[in-house]
Amino acid sequence: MTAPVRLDAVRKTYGSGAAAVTALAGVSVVFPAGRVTAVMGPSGSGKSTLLHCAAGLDLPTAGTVTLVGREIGGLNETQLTELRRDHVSFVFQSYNLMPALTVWDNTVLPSLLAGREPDRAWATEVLRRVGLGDKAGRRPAELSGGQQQRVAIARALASRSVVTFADEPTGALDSQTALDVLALLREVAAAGQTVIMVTHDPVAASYADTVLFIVDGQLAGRMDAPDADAVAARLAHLGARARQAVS
Ligand SMILES: Nc1ncnc2c1ncn2[C@@H]1O[C@H](COP(=O)(O)OP(=O)(O)OP(=O)(O)O)[C@@H](O)[C@H]1O
Repeated sequence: MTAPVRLDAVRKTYGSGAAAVTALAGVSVVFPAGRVTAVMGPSGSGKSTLLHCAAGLDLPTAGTVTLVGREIGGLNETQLTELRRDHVSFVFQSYNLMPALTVWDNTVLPSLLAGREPDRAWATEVLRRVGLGDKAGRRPAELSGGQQQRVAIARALASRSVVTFADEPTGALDSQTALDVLALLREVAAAGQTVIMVTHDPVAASYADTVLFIVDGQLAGRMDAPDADAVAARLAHLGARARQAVS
């Protein structure tokens, strides 16, 4: 089976001339179906850029991204929008909830936009699992930051998209809620979805099947079946290496 997300020699440069910043310096990686992959690395190492390029939200300067079997460089804007709408979900750092809609309507919106009948039983279950079972009628402004983050997670998972991209999905959550969310991410992956998340938290990363480490826009290693202590140790080592390189 082809992997739902694949990057080949992806480079991303912002700006040009003397001001150019190389955020990704030739990344090749395959994200297999049914797995949670965590992307970790020092601040500014290119994690969010990797996520945005892999998700087709940003186009690479060079190299190719294949998303759900389509090479995105060959798609026009409408095709790319449809590909994302039908197969991809996102949890961003800014939660991008629709302020006028209730928690429930936000949660089922991606399915409606994709022209699918929402799976109401699953949406109800997801909201319950993220601890918002009693908040379905609220609007985002009536929720705390962590609750809004959980709506964004419920919205991403309710549509059972092929791939879910998440940027710090547990950043605003208390540790118990974070663990509940991570367990849910594992569960949807076990059911066949692909989850790719950026995190700074070794405990969150330990819930992934694989951790990819990125330094200076390049892959700097991977760890399968990670445990939190080993991830923290590897990160400390990579951070020290990155600091040495700039001093
Ligand atoms: N739109 C942009 N214009 C110019 N430079 C950018 C832009 N976005 C990112 N960069 C630069 O690209 C590099 C990688 O940024 P990116 O946000 O991908 O890193 P990150 O690993 O996600 O960082 P953090 O952990 O701090 O969120 C950084 O040097 C950043 O300053």
